[in-house]
Amino acid sequence: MSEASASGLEVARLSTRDPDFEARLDALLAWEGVSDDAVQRRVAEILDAVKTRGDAALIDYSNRFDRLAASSMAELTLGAERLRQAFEGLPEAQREALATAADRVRRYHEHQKPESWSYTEADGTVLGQQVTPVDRAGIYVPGGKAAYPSSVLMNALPAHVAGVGEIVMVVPTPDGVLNDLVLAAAHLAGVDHVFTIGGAQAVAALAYGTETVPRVDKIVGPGNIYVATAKRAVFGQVGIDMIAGPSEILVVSDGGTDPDWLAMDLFSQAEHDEDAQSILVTWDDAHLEAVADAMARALPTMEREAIIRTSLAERGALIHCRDRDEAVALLNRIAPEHLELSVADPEAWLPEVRHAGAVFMGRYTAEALGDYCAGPNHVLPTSGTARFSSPLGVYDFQKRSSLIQCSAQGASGLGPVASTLARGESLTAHARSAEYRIRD
Ligand SMILES: NC(=O)c1ccc[n+]([C@@H]2O[C@H](COP(=O)([O-])OP(=O)(O)OC[C@H]3O[C@@H](n4cnc5c(N)ncnc54)[C@H](O)[C@@H]3O)[C@@H](O)[C@H]2O)c1
Ligand SMILES: N[C@H](CO)Cc1c[nH]c[nH+]1
Ligand SMILES: [Zn+2]
Repeated sequence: MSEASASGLEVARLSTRDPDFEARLDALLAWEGVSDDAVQRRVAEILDAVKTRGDAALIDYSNRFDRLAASSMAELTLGAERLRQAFEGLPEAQREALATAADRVRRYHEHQKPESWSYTEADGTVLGQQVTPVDRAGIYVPGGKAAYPSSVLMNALPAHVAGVGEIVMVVPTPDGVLNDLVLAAAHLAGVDHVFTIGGAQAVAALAYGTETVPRVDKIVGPGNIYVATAKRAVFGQVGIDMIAGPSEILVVSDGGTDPDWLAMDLFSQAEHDEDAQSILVTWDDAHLEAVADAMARALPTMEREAIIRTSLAERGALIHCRDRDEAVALLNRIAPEHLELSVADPEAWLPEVRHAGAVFMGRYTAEALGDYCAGPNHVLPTSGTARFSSPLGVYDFQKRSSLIQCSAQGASGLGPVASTLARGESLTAHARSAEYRIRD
Protein backbone atom coordinates (compact mmCIF):
# COMPACT_ATOMS: atom_id res chain seq x y z
CA MET A 1 0.00 0.00 0.00
CA SER A 2 1.45 3.44 -0.91
CA GLU A 3 1.80 6.08 1.80
CA ALA A 4 -0.82 8.13 0.00
CA SER A 5 -3.54 5.57 0.51
CA ALA A 6 -2.27 4.68 4.00
CA SER A 7 -2.79 8.28 5.20
CA GLY A 8 -6.24 8.54 3.66
CA LEU A 9 -5.09 11.26 1.26
CA GLU A 10 -8.02 11.68 -1.03
CA VAL A 11 -7.23 13.29 -4.36
CA ALA A 12 -8.41 12.41 -7.86
CA ARG A 13 -5.96 10.49 -10.04
CA LEU A 14 -6.51 11.17 -13.71
CA SER A 15 -4.70 9.94 -16.77
CA THR A 16 -5.06 11.41 -20.22
CA ARG A 17 -5.28 7.78 -21.41
CA ASP A 18 -8.55 7.23 -19.50
CA PRO A 19 -11.63 7.16 -21.73
CA ASP A 20 -13.50 9.44 -19.32
CA PHE A 21 -10.58 11.87 -18.89
CA GLU A 22 -12.18 14.79 -20.75
CA ALA A 23 -15.45 14.56 -18.82
CA ARG A 24 -13.70 14.27 -15.46
CA LEU A 25 -11.45 17.23 -16.18
CA ASP A 26 -14.40 19.34 -17.34
CA ALA A 27 -16.29 18.53 -14.13
CA LEU A 28 -13.26 19.42 -12.03
CA LEU A 29 -12.83 22.80 -13.70
CA ALA A 30 -16.49 23.89 -13.93
CA TRP A 31 -17.34 27.30 -12.39
CA GLU A 32 -20.67 25.78 -11.35
CA GLY A 33 -18.66 23.28 -9.29
CA VAL A 34 -18.28 26.01 -6.68
CA SER A 35 -20.74 28.78 -7.58
CA ASP A 36 -23.82 26.56 -7.60
CA ASP A 37 -27.50 27.58 -7.60
CA ALA A 38 -27.58 27.95 -3.83
CA VAL A 39 -24.66 30.41 -3.87
CA GLN A 40 -26.18 32.37 -6.76
CA ARG A 41 -29.55 32.65 -5.02
CA ARG A 42 -28.04 33.74 -1.72
CA VAL A 43 -25.85 36.37 -3.41
CA ALA A 44 -28.82 37.75 -5.37
CA GLU A 45 -30.82 38.05 -2.16
CA ILE A 46 -27.98 39.82 -0.33
CA LEU A 47 -27.37 42.28 -3.18
CA ASP A 48 -31.03 43.16 -3.32
CA ALA A 49 -31.30 43.64 0.45
CA VAL A 50 -28.29 45.98 0.64
CA LYS A 51 -29.50 47.91 -2.39
CA THR A 52 -32.90 48.53 -0.81
CA ARG A 53 -32.13 48.65 2.93
CA GLY A 54 -28.55 50.01 2.91
CA ASP A 55 -26.71 50.11 6.22
CA ALA A 56 -29.42 48.17 8.06
CA ALA A 57 -28.97 45.15 5.77
CA LEU A 58 -25.20 45.52 5.90
CA ILE A 59 -25.27 45.34 9.69
CA ASP A 60 -27.66 42.36 9.69
CA TYR A 61 -25.57 40.32 7.26
CA SER A 62 -22.29 41.20 8.96
CA ASN A 63 -23.73 40.08 12.29
CA ARG A 64 -25.00 36.88 10.73
CA PHE A 65 -22.07 35.80 8.56
CA ASP A 66 -19.17 37.21 10.59
CA ARG A 67 -20.73 36.49 13.98
CA LEU A 68 -20.73 40.12 15.15
CA ALA A 69 -23.10 42.01 17.44
CA ALA A 70 -22.95 45.43 15.78
CA SER A 71 -25.84 47.82 16.06
CA SER A 72 -24.46 50.72 14.05
CA MET A 73 -22.11 51.35 11.14
CA ALA A 74 -19.82 53.29 13.47
CA GLU A 75 -18.87 49.90 14.94
CA LEU A 76 -17.93 48.69 11.44
CA THR A 77 -15.78 51.70 10.57
CA LEU A 78 -12.08 52.17 11.34
CA GLY A 79 -10.43 55.59 11.42
CA ALA A 80 -6.96 56.62 10.31
CA GLU A 81 -5.74 56.80 13.90
CA ARG A 82 -6.53 53.12 14.54
CA LEU A 83 -4.61 52.15 11.38
CA ARG A 84 -1.60 54.22 12.42
CA GLN A 85 -1.60 52.68 15.90
CA ALA A 86 -1.60 49.21 14.36
CA PHE A 87 1.37 50.12 12.18
CA GLU A 88 3.35 51.61 15.02
CA GLY A 89 2.59 48.71 17.33
CA LEU A 90 3.86 46.03 14.93
CA PRO A 91 6.87 43.97 15.92
CA GLU A 92 9.97 45.22 14.06
CA ALA A 93 10.29 42.10 11.87
CA GLN A 94 6.70 42.39 10.63
CA ARG A 95 7.01 46.12 9.97
CA GLU A 96 10.19 45.53 7.94
CA ALA A 97 8.71 42.62 5.99
CA LEU A 98 5.64 44.72 5.16
CA ALA A 99 7.82 47.65 4.06
CA THR A 100 10.04 45.41 1.90
CA ALA A 101 7.03 43.81 0.24
CA ALA A 102 5.41 47.23 -0.30
CA ASP A 103 8.57 48.64 -1.90
CA ARG A 104 8.90 45.72 -4.27
CA VAL A 105 5.21 45.74 -5.24
CA ARG A 106 5.25 49.51 -5.78
CA ARG A 107 8.40 49.35 -7.91
CA TYR A 108 6.99 46.58 -10.10
CA HIS A 109 3.77 48.50 -10.69
CA GLU A 110 5.58 51.72 -11.55
CA HIS A 111 6.67 49.87 -14.71
CA GLN A 112 3.04 49.42 -15.72
CA LYS A 113 2.14 53.09 -15.74
CA PRO A 114 0.60 53.89 -19.12
CA GLU A 115 1.12 57.39 -20.47
CA SER A 116 -1.23 59.59 -22.44
CA TRP A 117 -0.09 60.05 -26.04
CA SER A 118 -0.91 62.03 -29.15
CA TYR A 119 0.38 62.68 -32.65
CA THR A 120 -0.13 65.46 -35.17
CA GLU A 121 -1.00 64.81 -38.79
CA ALA A 122 0.38 66.82 -41.70
CA ASP A 123 -2.75 69.04 -41.89
CA GLY A 124 -2.48 69.94 -38.18
CA THR A 125 -5.11 67.50 -36.87
CA VAL A 126 -4.18 66.08 -33.47
CA LEU A 127 -5.20 62.56 -32.41
CA GLY A 128 -4.42 60.92 -29.12
CA GLN A 129 -5.41 59.13 -25.97
CA GLN A 130 -5.72 60.59 -22.49
CA VAL A 131 -5.33 58.27 -19.51
CA THR A 132 -7.22 59.18 -16.33
CA PRO A 133 -7.64 57.36 -13.02
CA VAL A 134 -11.01 56.35 -11.60
CA ASP A 135 -12.15 58.81 -8.93
CA ARG A 136 -12.93 56.30 -6.23
CA ALA A 137 -11.89 52.63 -6.03
CA GLY A 138 -13.26 49.97 -3.71
CA ILE A 139 -10.76 47.32 -2.68
CA TYR A 140 -11.90 43.99 -1.31
CA VAL A 141 -9.50 42.41 1.16
CA PRO A 142 -10.50 38.87 2.08
CA GLY A 143 -10.68 37.88 5.72
CA GLY A 144 -12.97 34.91 6.28
CA LYS A 145 -10.59 31.99 6.73
CA ALA A 146 -7.29 33.86 6.84
CA ALA A 147 -6.14 37.47 7.15
CA TYR A 148 -4.54 39.01 4.05
CA PRO A 149 -2.28 42.02 4.69
CA SER A 150 -0.55 41.14 1.42
CA SER A 151 -3.85 41.68 -0.42
CA VAL A 152 -4.08 45.19 1.06
CA LEU A 153 -0.75 46.04 -0.59
CA MET A 154 -1.59 44.27 -3.86
CA ASN A 155 -4.87 46.18 -4.14
CA ALA A 156 -3.97 49.62 -2.85
CA LEU A 157 -0.46 50.21 -4.23
CA PRO A 158 -1.35 49.96 -7.93
CA ALA A 159 -4.34 52.22 -7.23
CA HIS A 160 -1.96 54.84 -5.86
CA VAL A 161 0.44 54.46 -8.76
CA ALA A 162 -2.55 54.99 -11.06
CA GLY A 163 -3.46 58.21 -9.25
CA VAL A 164 -6.81 57.11 -7.80
CA GLY A 165 -8.33 59.90 -5.71
CA GLU A 166 -9.94 57.87 -2.95
CA ILE A 167 -9.52 54.26 -1.84
CA VAL A 168 -12.28 52.55 0.15
CA MET A 169 -11.30 49.23 1.70
CA VAL A 170 -13.64 46.54 2.96
CA VAL A 171 -12.46 43.56 5.01
CA PRO A 172 -14.50 41.14 7.09
CA THR A 173 -13.52 40.61 10.71
CA PRO A 174 -15.04 37.26 11.74
CA ASP A 175 -15.98 37.22 15.44
CA GLY A 176 -14.93 40.88 15.57
CA VAL A 177 -11.23 40.04 15.59
CA LEU A 178 -9.14 42.83 14.04
CA ASN A 179 -5.85 41.80 12.43
CA ASP A 180 -3.22 44.44 13.16
CA LEU A 181 -1.06 43.46 10.21
CA VAL A 182 -4.00 44.12 7.87
CA LEU A 183 -4.67 47.51 9.48
CA ALA A 184 -0.96 48.37 9.41
CA ALA A 185 -0.82 47.50 5.70
CA ALA A 186 -3.80 49.82 5.10
CA HIS A 187 -1.91 52.62 6.86
CA LEU A 188 1.28 51.93 4.90
CA ALA A 189 -0.57 51.73 1.58
CA GLY A 190 -2.52 54.97 2.19
CA VAL A 191 -6.06 53.61 2.26
CA ASP A 192 -8.62 56.39 2.90
CA HIS A 193 -11.56 54.53 4.48
CA VAL A 194 -11.85 51.08 6.08
CA PHE A 195 -15.11 49.26 6.76
CA THR A 196 -15.05 45.91 8.53
CA ILE A 197 -17.58 44.24 6.27
CA GLY A 198 -17.13 41.35 3.85
CA GLY A 199 -18.78 38.92 1.49
CA ALA A 200 -21.50 39.77 -1.01
CA GLN A 201 -22.88 42.46 1.32
CA ALA A 202 -19.61 44.41 1.16
CA VAL A 203 -19.54 44.15 -2.63
CA ALA A 204 -23.14 45.41 -2.73
CA ALA A 205 -22.31 48.35 -0.44
CA LEU A 206 -19.43 49.41 -2.69
CA ALA A 207 -21.48 48.97 -5.86
CA TYR A 208 -24.68 50.75 -4.75
CA GLY A 209 -23.49 52.89 -1.85
CA THR A 210 -25.27 53.02 1.49
CA GLU A 211 -25.86 55.82 4.00
CA THR A 212 -22.30 55.22 5.26
CA VAL A 213 -20.33 53.42 2.58
CA PRO A 214 -19.59 55.58 -0.45
CA ARG A 215 -20.43 54.15 -3.86
CA VAL A 216 -17.26 53.48 -5.85
CA ASP A 217 -16.49 53.51 -9.55
CA LYS A 218 -14.67 50.21 -9.61
CA ILE A 219 -14.39 47.23 -7.26
CA VAL A 220 -11.19 45.20 -7.28
CA GLY A 221 -9.73 42.42 -5.23
CA PRO A 222 -9.96 38.73 -4.50
CA GLY A 223 -12.41 36.81 -2.39
CA ASN A 224 -14.26 33.56 -1.89
CA ILE A 225 -17.05 32.30 -4.07
CA TYR A 226 -19.64 34.67 -2.52
CA VAL A 227 -17.41 37.64 -3.27
CA ALA A 228 -16.57 36.49 -6.80
CA THR A 229 -20.22 35.75 -7.60
CA ALA A 230 -21.31 39.14 -6.23
CA LYS A 231 -18.67 41.01 -8.23
CA ARG A 232 -19.82 39.24 -11.36
CA ALA A 233 -23.42 40.22 -10.62
CA VAL A 234 -22.79 43.95 -9.99
CA PHE A 235 -20.61 44.41 -13.06
CA GLY A 236 -22.17 47.10 -15.25
CA GLN A 237 -23.47 49.08 -12.27
CA VAL A 238 -19.82 49.43 -11.33
CA GLY A 239 -16.54 48.36 -12.93
CA ILE A 240 -14.77 45.25 -11.71
CA ASP A 241 -11.26 44.02 -12.28
CA MET A 242 -11.87 40.32 -12.93
CA ILE A 243 -13.09 37.12 -11.33
CA ALA A 244 -10.43 36.54 -8.65
CA GLY A 245 -12.05 33.70 -6.73
CA PRO A 246 -10.75 30.71 -4.80
CA SER A 247 -7.02 30.20 -5.33
CA GLU A 248 -5.60 27.75 -7.82
CA ILE A 249 -2.23 26.26 -8.61
CA LEU A 250 -1.21 24.06 -11.51
CA VAL A 251 2.22 22.52 -11.10
CA VAL A 252 3.74 21.07 -14.25
CA SER A 253 6.72 18.95 -13.31
CA ASP A 254 9.29 17.17 -15.44
CA GLY A 255 10.07 14.88 -12.51
CA GLY A 256 13.27 16.66 -11.48
CA THR A 257 11.96 18.70 -8.51
CA ASP A 258 11.99 17.43 -4.93
CA PRO A 259 8.54 15.87 -4.33
CA ASP A 260 8.42 17.42 -0.84
CA TRP A 261 8.72 20.89 -2.39
CA LEU A 262 5.92 20.20 -4.85
CA ALA A 263 3.65 18.69 -2.20
CA MET A 264 3.97 21.92 -0.19
CA ASP A 265 3.41 24.07 -3.29
CA LEU A 266 0.15 22.20 -3.90
CA PHE A 267 -0.84 22.60 -0.24
CA SER A 268 0.02 26.31 -0.33
CA GLN A 269 -3.04 27.06 -2.41
CA ALA A 270 -5.25 24.29 -1.06
CA GLU A 271 -4.90 25.77 2.43
CA HIS A 272 -6.67 28.98 1.38
CA ASP A 273 -10.12 27.51 1.04
CA GLU A 274 -12.05 24.25 0.66
CA ASP A 275 -12.95 25.60 -2.81
CA ALA A 276 -9.30 26.16 -3.81
CA GLN A 277 -7.83 23.98 -6.53
CA SER A 278 -4.40 22.31 -6.68
CA ILE A 279 -3.42 20.20 -9.67
CA LEU A 280 -0.20 18.40 -10.58
CA VAL A 281 0.54 17.43 -14.18
CA THR A 282 3.49 15.20 -15.04
CA TRP A 283 4.39 12.52 -17.55
CA ASP A 284 6.64 10.77 -15.02
CA ASP A 285 4.57 8.09 -13.29
CA ALA A 286 7.06 7.35 -10.51
CA HIS A 287 7.37 11.07 -9.77
CA LEU A 288 3.60 11.42 -9.50
CA GLU A 289 3.57 8.64 -6.91
CA ALA A 290 6.46 10.28 -5.06
CA VAL A 291 4.58 13.58 -4.85
CA ALA A 292 1.45 11.76 -3.65
CA ASP A 293 3.51 10.04 -0.94
CA ALA A 294 5.12 13.36 0.07
CA MET A 295 1.63 14.90 0.35
CA ALA A 296 0.46 12.02 2.50
CA ARG A 297 3.46 12.40 4.83
CA ALA A 298 3.13 16.16 5.17
CA LEU A 299 -0.65 16.41 5.47
CA PRO A 300 -0.96 15.47 9.17
CA THR A 301 1.65 18.13 10.00
CA MET A 302 -0.34 20.98 8.47
CA GLU A 303 -2.09 23.53 10.67
CA ARG A 304 -4.89 23.78 8.13
CA GLU A 305 -5.10 20.05 7.49
CA ALA A 306 -8.89 19.98 7.36
CA ILE A 307 -9.17 22.70 4.70
CA ILE A 308 -6.39 21.13 2.63
CA ARG A 309 -7.98 17.68 2.83
CA THR A 310 -11.35 18.97 1.66
CA SER A 311 -9.88 21.09 -1.11
CA LEU A 312 -7.82 18.18 -2.44
CA ALA A 313 -10.69 15.72 -2.18
CA GLU A 314 -13.25 17.99 -3.83
CA ARG A 315 -11.19 19.88 -6.38
CA GLY A 316 -7.61 18.59 -6.50
CA ALA A 317 -6.06 16.22 -9.05
CA LEU A 318 -2.84 14.43 -9.89
CA ILE A 319 -2.81 14.08 -13.65
CA HIS A 320 -0.58 11.74 -15.58
CA CYS A 321 -0.10 12.73 -19.21
CA ARG A 322 1.78 11.11 -22.07
CA ASP A 323 4.47 13.72 -22.68
CA ARG A 324 5.50 17.36 -22.64
CA ASP A 325 3.20 18.28 -25.53
CA GLU A 326 0.18 16.97 -23.68
CA ALA A 327 1.26 18.92 -20.60
CA VAL A 328 1.37 22.13 -22.66
CA ALA A 329 -2.09 21.46 -24.11
CA LEU A 330 -3.46 20.79 -20.62
CA LEU A 331 -2.01 23.90 -19.03
CA ASN A 332 -3.50 26.09 -21.74
CA ARG A 333 -6.86 24.38 -21.36
CA ILE A 334 -6.85 24.76 -17.57
CA ALA A 335 -5.65 28.41 -17.82
CA PRO A 336 -4.74 28.42 -14.12
CA GLU A 337 -4.39 31.36 -11.80
CA HIS A 338 -0.86 30.22 -10.93
CA LEU A 339 1.25 28.04 -13.18
CA GLU A 340 4.42 26.57 -11.72
CA LEU A 341 6.71 25.35 -14.47
CA SER A 342 8.86 23.07 -12.35
CA VAL A 343 11.02 22.01 -15.25
CA ALA A 344 14.67 22.23 -16.27
CA ASP A 345 14.16 24.77 -19.05
CA PRO A 346 11.14 26.97 -18.26
CA GLU A 347 12.18 29.65 -20.77
CA ALA A 348 11.80 27.10 -23.55
CA TRP A 349 8.20 26.46 -22.44
CA LEU A 350 7.21 30.09 -22.19
CA PRO A 351 6.40 30.76 -25.87
CA GLU A 352 3.87 27.94 -25.68
CA VAL A 353 2.16 29.20 -22.51
CA ARG A 354 -0.88 31.14 -23.70
CA HIS A 355 -3.16 31.22 -20.68
CA ALA A 356 -2.07 31.66 -17.06
CA GLY A 357 -2.52 34.42 -14.48
CA ALA A 358 1.10 34.23 -13.40
CA VAL A 359 3.92 31.90 -14.44
CA PHE A 360 6.45 30.75 -11.84
CA MET A 361 9.49 29.58 -13.71
CA GLY A 362 11.93 26.94 -12.53
CA ARG A 363 12.39 24.75 -9.51
CA TYR A 364 13.32 27.57 -7.12
CA THR A 365 10.36 29.81 -7.80
CA ALA A 366 7.85 28.86 -5.12
CA GLU A 367 4.45 30.34 -5.92
CA ALA A 368 4.32 31.58 -2.31
CA LEU A 369 7.02 34.17 -3.07
CA GLY A 370 4.67 35.74 -5.60
CA ASP A 371 1.89 35.78 -3.02
CA TYR A 372 3.84 38.10 -0.76
CA CYS A 373 6.83 39.91 -2.06
CA ALA A 374 8.25 39.11 -5.51
CA GLY A 375 6.59 42.27 -6.86
CA PRO A 376 3.94 41.24 -9.43
CA ASN A 377 0.36 41.37 -8.26
CA HIS A 378 -1.14 38.34 -6.51
CA VAL A 379 -4.69 39.29 -7.46
CA LEU A 380 -5.11 37.04 -10.46
CA PRO A 381 -7.86 35.60 -12.65
CA THR A 382 -9.29 32.22 -11.63
CA SER A 383 -11.71 29.61 -13.05
CA GLY A 384 -10.10 29.65 -16.49
CA THR A 385 -10.64 33.40 -16.91
CA ALA A 386 -6.91 33.83 -17.55
CA ARG A 387 -7.99 33.09 -21.14
CA PHE A 388 -9.18 36.70 -21.29
CA SER A 389 -8.18 38.44 -18.03
CA SER A 390 -4.89 39.72 -16.66
CA PRO A 391 -3.33 40.26 -13.23
CA LEU A 392 -4.59 43.26 -11.28
CA GLY A 393 -2.52 46.24 -12.35
CA VAL A 394 -2.26 49.99 -12.64
CA TYR A 395 -4.32 49.76 -15.86
CA ASP A 396 -7.31 48.44 -13.85
CA PHE A 397 -7.55 51.75 -12.03
CA GLN A 398 -7.43 53.86 -15.16
CA LYS A 399 -9.51 54.53 -18.20
CA ARG A 400 -8.67 56.00 -21.54
CA SER A 401 -10.38 58.79 -23.47
CA SER A 402 -9.78 59.30 -27.16
CA LEU A 403 -8.71 62.80 -28.23
CA ILE A 404 -9.61 64.29 -31.61
CA GLN A 405 -8.81 67.88 -32.56
CA CYS A 406 -9.34 68.65 -36.26
CA SER A 407 -7.66 71.58 -37.92
CA ALA A 408 -9.76 73.49 -40.44
CA GLN A 409 -7.87 71.71 -43.22
CA GLY A 410 -8.31 68.34 -41.49
CA ALA A 411 -12.09 68.91 -41.21
CA SER A 412 -12.23 69.59 -44.97
CA GLY A 413 -10.30 66.40 -45.67
CA LEU A 414 -12.35 64.12 -43.42
CA GLY A 415 -15.73 65.78 -44.06
CA PRO A 416 -16.44 64.13 -47.45
CA VAL A 417 -15.46 60.71 -46.13
CA ALA A 418 -17.76 61.04 -43.11
CA SER A 419 -20.55 62.51 -45.22
CA THR A 420 -20.44 59.66 -47.75
CA LEU A 421 -20.52 57.01 -45.04
CA ALA A 422 -23.25 58.85 -43.10
CA ARG A 423 -25.50 59.12 -46.14
CA GLY A 424 -24.88 55.42 -46.73
CA GLU A 425 -26.36 54.88 -43.26
CA SER A 426 -29.20 57.32 -43.95
CA LEU A 427 -28.01 59.49 -41.06
CA THR A 428 -28.46 62.90 -42.63
CA ALA A 429 -27.68 65.01 -39.58
CA HIS A 430 -24.32 63.29 -39.30
CA ALA A 431 -23.62 64.00 -42.96
CA ARG A 432 -24.62 67.67 -42.78
CA SER A 433 -22.72 68.22 -39.56
CA ALA A 434 -19.55 67.08 -41.33
CA GLU A 435 -20.39 68.93 -44.55
CA TYR A 436 -20.83 72.33 -42.81
CA ARG A 437 -17.13 72.27 -41.97
CA ILE A 438 -15.86 71.50 -45.46
CA ARG A 439 -14.10 74.50 -46.97
CA ASP A 440 -14.00 75.01 -50.72
N1 LIG B 1 -7.55 34.89 -6.95
C1 LIG B 1 -6.86 35.69 -6.16
O1 LIG B 1 -6.20 36.61 -6.62
C2 LIG B 1 -6.90 35.48 -4.64
C3 LIG B 1 -6.01 36.18 -3.79
C4 LIG B 1 -6.12 35.99 -2.39
C5 LIG B 1 -7.11 35.14 -1.89
N2 LIG B 1 -7.94 34.49 -2.76
C6 LIG B 1 -9.04 33.67 -2.32
O2 LIG B 1 -9.87 34.53 -1.55
C7 LIG B 1 -10.69 33.72 -0.74
C8 LIG B 1 -10.75 34.26 0.67
O3 LIG B 1 -11.84 33.62 1.26
P1 LIG B 1 -12.24 33.82 2.74
O4 LIG B 1 -13.47 33.00 2.96
O5 LIG B 1 -11.05 33.57 3.59
O6 LIG B 1 -12.57 35.38 2.89
P2 LIG B 1 -13.60 36.33 2.12
O7 LIG B 1 -13.42 37.64 2.74
O8 LIG B 1 -13.45 36.21 0.67
O9 LIG B 1 -15.04 35.76 2.50
C9 LIG B 1 -15.57 35.87 3.78
C10 LIG B 1 -16.99 36.36 3.70
O10 LIG B 1 -17.76 35.41 2.94
C11 LIG B 1 -19.09 35.50 3.34
N3 LIG B 1 -19.64 34.15 3.53
C12 LIG B 1 -19.01 33.07 4.03
N4 LIG B 1 -19.86 32.04 4.11
C13 LIG B 1 -21.06 32.49 3.65
C14 LIG B 1 -22.33 31.90 3.46
N5 LIG B 1 -22.56 30.63 3.77
N6 LIG B 1 -23.32 32.66 2.94
C15 LIG B 1 -23.09 33.96 2.59
N7 LIG B 1 -21.90 34.57 2.76
C16 LIG B 1 -20.91 33.83 3.27
C17 LIG B 1 -19.14 36.24 4.64
O11 LIG B 1 -19.77 37.46 4.44
C18 LIG B 1 -17.69 36.47 5.01
O12 LIG B 1 -17.49 37.74 5.55
C19 LIG B 1 -10.12 32.32 -0.80
O13 LIG B 1 -10.93 31.57 -1.67
C20 LIG B 1 -8.75 32.53 -1.40
O14 LIG B 1 -8.33 31.39 -2.08
C21 LIG B 1 -7.85 34.67 -4.10
N1 LIG C 1 -2.43 32.84 -3.25
C1 LIG C 1 -3.31 33.96 -3.11
C2 LIG C 1 -3.84 34.30 -4.48
O1 LIG C 1 -4.57 33.27 -4.99
C3 LIG C 1 -2.62 35.18 -2.53
C4 LIG C 1 -2.14 35.02 -1.12
C5 LIG C 1 -2.12 35.96 -0.14
N2 LIG C 1 -1.58 35.37 0.95
C6 LIG C 1 -1.26 34.16 0.67
N3 LIG C 1 -1.61 33.93 -0.60
ZN1 LIG D 1 -1.58 31.99 -1.50
